[in-house]
Amino acid sequence: MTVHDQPVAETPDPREFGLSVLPEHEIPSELTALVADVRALVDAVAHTEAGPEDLAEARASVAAATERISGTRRETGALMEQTRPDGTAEYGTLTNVVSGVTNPASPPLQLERSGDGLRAEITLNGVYQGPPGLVHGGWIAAILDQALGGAASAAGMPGMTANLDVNYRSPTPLHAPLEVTARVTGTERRKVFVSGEVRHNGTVTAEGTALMVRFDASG
Ligand SMILES: CCCCCCCCCCCCCCCC(=O)SCCNC(=O)CCNC(=O)[C@H](O)C(C)(C)COP(=O)(O)OP(=O)(O)OC[C@H]1O[C@@H](n2cnc3c(N)ncnc32)[C@H](O)[C@@H]1OP(=O)(O)O
Repeated sequence: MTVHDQPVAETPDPREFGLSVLPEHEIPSELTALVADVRALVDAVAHTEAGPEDLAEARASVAAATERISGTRRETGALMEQTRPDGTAEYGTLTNVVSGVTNPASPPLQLERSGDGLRAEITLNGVYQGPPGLVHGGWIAAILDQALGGAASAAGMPGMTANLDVNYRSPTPLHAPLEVTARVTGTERRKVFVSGEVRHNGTVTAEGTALMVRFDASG
């Protein structure tokens, strides 16, 4: 296995793989604001103790809003293009369930380059609950998968997760700041080895390793 010590490479242009790409600046600010409002709505619905009358009225309002915006739909699988501070392009799936900016189901996880990989800070609310007061283990795995895949992509080697191993070291609390880190640890042909952690107050609550298999540009 080759230890990955290359400088950060440019991510391949997804258009070369036949994928559609939307530049971030073309996403209306009204849409990102609506996404934030819907996240708040989901949390409110999950925890409300409102009475039947208020619930019925809220339901009618939600149905009207859904009707209002359902006329046209963006293509599933569209990617968003962001420009990094150094001028290079970065891509992510627009409706990715972990980090998609237009997906209200995403927390969202916003990864940034840091040191030898990626880093994010995130606080998860009760929508992501598993055991009482704690983050669902499946969501922890999803967050690690995204961070690990993102690290491979940020190193110029986007691909698919072939294998993901997660060890849960201590309970991950809701409503508390978490730090997520990930990096590439090695490469072998199309295989990209990655590792990452979730921390609360500096203590590792979960750690993961994954094998990403790079997209085959040869078709
Ligand atoms: C272009 C720009 C796009 C930009 C985009 C940006 C996105 C930037 C953010 C991304 C962040 C996403 C983070 C979420 C990532 C997901 O959630 S991905 C979704 C979950 N994963 C899947 O659905 C994958 C399903 N599996 C597959 O499609 C195929 O099995 C795979 C993984 C693509 C591999 O198939 P393949 O391409 O035919 O490769 P194959 O020749 O079989 O294997 C290649 C090598 O890997 C090894 N291998 C394959 N599978 C395994 C395994 N399970 N265990 C061990 N070794 C394995 C093989 O033995 C072989 O090794 P070597 O012979 O080289 O030693």
